[in-house]
Amino acid sequence: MNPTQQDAPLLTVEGLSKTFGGIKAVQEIDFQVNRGEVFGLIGPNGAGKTTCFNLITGFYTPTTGRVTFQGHDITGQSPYRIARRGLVRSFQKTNVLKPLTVFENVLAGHYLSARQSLLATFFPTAPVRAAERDARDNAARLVTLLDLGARMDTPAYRLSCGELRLLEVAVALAARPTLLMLDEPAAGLNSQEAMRFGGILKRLRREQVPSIVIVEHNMSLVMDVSDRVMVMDFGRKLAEGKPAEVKSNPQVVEAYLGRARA
Ligand SMILES: Nc1ncnc2c1ncn2[C@@H]1O[C@H](COP(=O)(O)OP(=O)(O)OP(=O)(O)O)[C@@H](O)[C@H]1O
Repeated sequence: MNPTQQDAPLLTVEGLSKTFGGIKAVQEIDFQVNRGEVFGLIGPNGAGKTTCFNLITGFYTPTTGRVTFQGHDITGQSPYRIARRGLVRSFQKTNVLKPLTVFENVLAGHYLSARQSLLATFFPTAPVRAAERDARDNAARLVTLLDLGARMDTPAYRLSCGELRLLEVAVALAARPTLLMLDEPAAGLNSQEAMRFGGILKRLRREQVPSIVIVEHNMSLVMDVSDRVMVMDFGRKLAEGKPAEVKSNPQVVEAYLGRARA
């Protein structure tokens, strides 16, 4: 990577809109995520966060607008192609196979980044065997990094809600993302578990994936882990800036408190 590419934003979203029938779920959204940045996306219920997330990761096709990742226009590409480029999302629950152990789930997550023919699966060559060893080592490392070491051989159906949230992130990390997109990773956690999750996110950022987009309802978690935050309301961008700036923005306060009063 040359120095210009290094400085260019990792993700650029321009004029992104999505209409469902008559509902303008996302309207003319622009933002950028830089390399090495944790970017939080927040907003009241129905603000358009999930739609925005799904547009970026290829699960919805935008009505208008453009998404550029590492200099490539990825607008409208399939989620699979986008993930292969290094933009990988977590899923709530759906990426975890309940009967498999924690280790097996994370190992399965590696196959997104592996290109292996059927022939190679049954008659593995030395490089294929080396790749498999590497995947197993990496899976064990990720399980430990996510503080699930003691649950390595536990079937996923026996995990607590907090442990499941961590496993969902570990499975996403197995695909070796350049940019990790987290969809409400603290959903269902109590405040103590969410704080612990925040600590693990900071460790991930230092040791595994420096660039993260996080969509989350838990305001204290987002404010604690993010470098910059964008607030959405009624499908539009309401504010963007450092957590402290956003927190004291009167429009943001009104969007949250006004809705709570209504
Ligand atoms: N598939 C869909 N079909 C029709 N309308 C949709 C669809 N998905 C979202 N919407 C509508 O678009 C708007 C934005 O929804 P979205 O789920 O993106 O908001 P959100 O900020 O993620 O909300 P929450 O915090 O409650 O998850 C809402 O009015 C919602 O009802």
